[in-house]
Amino acid sequence: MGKRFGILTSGGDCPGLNAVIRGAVLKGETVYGQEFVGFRDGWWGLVHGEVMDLDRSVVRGLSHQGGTILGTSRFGPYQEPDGGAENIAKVLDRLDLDGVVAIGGEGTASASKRLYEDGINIVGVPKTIDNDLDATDYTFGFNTAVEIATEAIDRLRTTGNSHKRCMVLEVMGRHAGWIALYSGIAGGAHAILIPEQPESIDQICAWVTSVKKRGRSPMVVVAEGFKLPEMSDAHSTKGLDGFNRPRLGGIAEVLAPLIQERTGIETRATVLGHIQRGGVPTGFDRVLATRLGMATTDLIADRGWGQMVALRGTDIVRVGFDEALANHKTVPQDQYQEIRVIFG
Ligand SMILES: Nc1ncnc2c1ncn2[C@@H]1O[C@H](COP(=O)(O)OP(=O)(O)OP(=O)(O)O)[C@@H](O)[C@H]1O
Ligand SMILES: O=P(O)(O)OC[C@H]1O[C@](O)(CO)[C@@H](O)[C@@H]1O
Ligand SMILES: [Mg+2]
Repeated sequence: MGKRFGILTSGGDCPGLNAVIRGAVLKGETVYGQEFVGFRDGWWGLVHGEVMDLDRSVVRGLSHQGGTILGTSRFGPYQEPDGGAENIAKVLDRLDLDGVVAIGGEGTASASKRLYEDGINIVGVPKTIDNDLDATDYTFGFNTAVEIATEAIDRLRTTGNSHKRCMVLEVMGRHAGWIALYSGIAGGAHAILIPEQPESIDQICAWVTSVKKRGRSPMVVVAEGFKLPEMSDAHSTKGLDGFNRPRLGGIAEVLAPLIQERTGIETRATVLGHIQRGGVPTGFDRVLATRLGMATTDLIADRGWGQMVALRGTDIVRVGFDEALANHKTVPQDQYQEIRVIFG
C-alpha cells in the first residue's frame, strides 16, 4: 500500500495552516512511515505537478508561523486546459502519490468532493478565519482573527474616546458574521452588524445616539457582508476574485458618513482587511491545527477518502464531504438576539 501523499492549501490563507502541515508530517513520518510532498499554490500545484518535499527538517518550527509555506490560490482543479480528474490522476501516478490532503474552506471542500466522486483519493482539513464550516465546531484561524479584531476595537476605543467620535470597524465575513459577533462582544461594541441580519440606518443611528447621550463614544463593528435592508447585494467596488466572485470590503466607509450626517456625531471608519489573516496563530489555533494535522495521518492510513477531520466538542472526528457541506454555518438568529438586546 502506498505511503506517499501530497498536501495542498487552497483559498484564502489563515493562521494555523503551517501547524497542520507540521502536525501531519511529524506524526505521519513517526507513527506510520508516511512520506509527504507539498503542492505549490493550492490546486494549481496539483494540476501542474509542481511540488516541494516536506519532511521533518522542512516543517521544523512551523507551528507559530503565519501564512502557508506551500502558497495558496483560488485556482480551481477543473480549470482548463490542464485541470480535471483524469489529468490529476495522471499527475498523482507520475509523482507516485497515493492520495491528496486538501486544507481549505467550503470552496476547497466542494472541489475535493467533486474530485473524490471522480475517483481521486482525497481527504480534507477545514480552515477559514470566517468559521462558517458546519462540519466543525471551530475552524483554526478564527480565534486568531477574533483576537486581532478585538485588539483593534480596544485601540479604536481610546482614540474614539479622546475625540468623542463614533468609530466604525469593519471586519471580514462574507456570508457569516462570526468574527464581528465574537470580537464585538469581546470588545464591548455598542452595535454589531452581520450579514445574516439586516438593520436599518435609523436603528443603527438610534443605537449610536443613545450611546452618545450617556456621554460615551459609540463603537460599531460591521462585517464586510452586512447589508442595509435596501441593498440587494453586499457592498463591492473592487471587482472579482480569482473564482469570479465580487470582492467585498468598504461597507464601513458607506455607513460612517450616513451615521455622521444623521446623528451629527463625527464618525470615522476603519477597514481591518487582511491584517486579520496575517501573522502568528494564537495558542488555541496552534493546538487545533496541530491536532487536525495529526488526525489526518490516521485518516489517510485508514484510506478514509472522501472525509474531513473536524472538531466536535473537544474531540477530533471524521465527517464525510457530503455531510460537511450540507449546511453553511451562519450566526443563528437567537445567538444574535442574545447580544442585540444590549446594543446602544
Ligand atoms: N464547487 C466547486 N467545484 C470546483 N472547484 C471549486 C468549487 N468551489 C470552489 N472551487 C475552487 O476551489 C477554490 C477554493 O475555494 P474558495 O476560493 O471558495 O476558498 P475556500 O476554500 O472556501 O477558503 P476561504 O473561503 O476561507 O477563502 C476556488 O477558488 C475555486 O477555484
Ligand atoms: O484574500 P481575498 O481574495 O481578498 O479574500 C477575502 C475573503 O477571504 C476571506 O478572508 C476568507 O474566506 C473572507 O472573509 C474574505 O471575503
Ligand atoms: Mg470560501
